[in-house]
Amino acid sequence: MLLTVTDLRKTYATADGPFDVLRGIDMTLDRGETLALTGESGSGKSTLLHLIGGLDAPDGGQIMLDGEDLTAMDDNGRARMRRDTVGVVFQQFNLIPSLRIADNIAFQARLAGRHDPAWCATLADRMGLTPQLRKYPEQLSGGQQQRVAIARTLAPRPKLVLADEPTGNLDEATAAQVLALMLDLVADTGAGLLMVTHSDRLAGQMMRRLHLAQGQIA
Ligand SMILES: Nc1ncnc2c1ncn2[C@@H]1O[C@H](COP(=O)(O)OP(=O)(O)OP(=O)(O)O)[C@@H](O)[C@H]1O
Repeated sequence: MLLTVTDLRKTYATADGPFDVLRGIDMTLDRGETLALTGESGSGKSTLLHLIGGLDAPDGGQIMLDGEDLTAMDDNGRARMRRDTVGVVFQQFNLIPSLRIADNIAFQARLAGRHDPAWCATLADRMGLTPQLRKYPEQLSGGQQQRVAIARTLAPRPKLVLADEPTGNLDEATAAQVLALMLDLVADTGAGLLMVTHSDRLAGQMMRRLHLAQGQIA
């Protein structure tokens, strides 16, 4: 199993006292599997994604990722997992404005020491970005920018791809197109994909679906 989450708990301190946002989450994700995570606004979807991505630490429970216990790691260990195992796509494209598209796509793979020019060229081609490679992010449309962000995430070949409303800033037709491209490429790499979405239609394109409510998987 690529990912096994067991009895995961997270509590935030708020002005009104402690708030238990995740109250014992159990879930699994296999290699090559795609999973949609749905739930009302504020149900904890982003929190769960951040914990699995090693961006934050839980207050209880365990996350086993690619055979390693993420929850037993310190900040350095989690940073290593973010670099070597996980790729994240956010709703905001977060491209680097001063870098050309080709260098944005290669950025994380270079940081991870896994830059593969042929794979980057394939990603650009499959994402329809080859004519844009010498341009800068501001010269691209929103849909094109998100395709760059997805290519950048896939360039180091992460085993687990986490996506937080990756098409939330795009119109419906563009969102469907971008998601289809992402699903195709993820399938090719054999990675597991966990995607947060508000859209029942987009969730329907994934192999499985989990719904988060009251801090638990419903
Ligand atoms: N750092 C924090 N400190 C305190 N409360 C927080 C913090 N981060 C999130 N929360 C609260 O935890 C709850 C879950 O937030 P989270 O962003 O995980 O929800 P979500 O399901 O992703 O929501 P959305 O669909 O609106 O993005 C919300 O009530 C939010 O206000």
